[in-house]
Amino acid sequence: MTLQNDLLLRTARGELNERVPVWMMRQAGRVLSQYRAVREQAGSFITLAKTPELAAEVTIQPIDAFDVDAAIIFSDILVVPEAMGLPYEMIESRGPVFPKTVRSSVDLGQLRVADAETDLGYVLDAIRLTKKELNGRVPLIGFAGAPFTIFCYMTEGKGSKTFSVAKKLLYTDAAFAHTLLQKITDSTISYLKAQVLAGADLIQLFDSWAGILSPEQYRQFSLPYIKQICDAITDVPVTVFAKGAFFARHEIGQLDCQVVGLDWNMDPTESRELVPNKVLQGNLDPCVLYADFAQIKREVKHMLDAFGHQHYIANLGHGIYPDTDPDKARCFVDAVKELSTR
Ligand SMILES: Cc1c2[nH]c(c1CCC(=O)O)Cc1[nH]c(c(CCC(=O)O)c1C)Cc1[nH]c(c(CCC(=O)O)c1C)Cc1[nH]c(c(C)c1CCC(=O)O)C2
Repeated sequence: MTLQNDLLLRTARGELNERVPVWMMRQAGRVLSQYRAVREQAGSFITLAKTPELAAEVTIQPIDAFDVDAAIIFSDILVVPEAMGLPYEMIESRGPVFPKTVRSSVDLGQLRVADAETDLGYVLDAIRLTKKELNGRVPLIGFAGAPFTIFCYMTEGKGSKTFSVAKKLLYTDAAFAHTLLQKITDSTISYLKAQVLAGADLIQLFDSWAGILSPEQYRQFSLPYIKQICDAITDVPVTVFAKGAFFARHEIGQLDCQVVGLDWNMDPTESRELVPNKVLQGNLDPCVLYADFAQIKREVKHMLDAFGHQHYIANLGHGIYPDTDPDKARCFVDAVKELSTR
């Protein structure tokens, strides 16, 4: 199937383009009333994610609503721990919770390396169906959490401001941490390879909790595992988005990935210097979308001027916030297109 709009894919591969491609992290499932209607129909987030027809529907909603240049498959990073034998629950207005956690070698022994086809077939079915329904309109992004971020949730059991239980394990039992990180990595490689086979055109790794580590810990407990994944995914462009890891930009730029994602704390010019030979993605503060339309446009112009119009994918610096007005999201997308078209 040839893509009608392959702007994002060409840009991610390092080619020059006619305008800046744009999409938004967490564009599916956070701000659209159409999403909430389907979510209600499904009954729960997990049922929705496990029903390929519905997952495909909400994946495509933001393409219709915002006219973005890519779809991202509707799922969650926490499907990987579940596939390893650690089920999660999504608690309304609280977020994900793991009733059981992994904190000892006994817990570790009960986990398996996930086999994508048997344990995550529902995501692969959703990708296949979405590709069919997209009918080549835009590329489809597959994704996974980076191993350290998944480690945080598996050990802590829920979200946290500090993830101090997870970090404590790094200091008190590094061998345990590395064994668990390797198991997550092996599962993730199997999962992402299967996503590519199912039709994902690009892959993004979300290291959402990278910013809680020191540079030295990041080098020890996160980068080597991201490197294994980058080395294993060879057929499609890979984006590494490590939220808060401003200190690791140069090293991330040395990985065999094509795109480096930036959050809004990372200066565009400085990032270009630290990561000279990669495509950059980001990095508008999601809170800019609370401003009025004129100011959103000014901020987008400022961002485009700072990054330049080539080797660049416009995005927010993190996922769009749930209380964002969809018209403001649309304004962001339209501004990128209007201001970057040659
Ligand atoms: C850390 C993380 C998670 N999930 C994800 C990350 C990495 C990105 C980031 O840093 O934000 C990634 C994710 N989660 C979801 C997607 C789907 C595609 C998309 O919208 O881009 C993606 C790409 C759906 C979701 N994941 C979740 C929902 C809301 C569940 C619901 O509808 O009840 C959705 C649509 C739940 C979730 N899942 C997670 C949390 C902390 C929460 C609760 C907060 C929230 O609502 O976003 C874990």
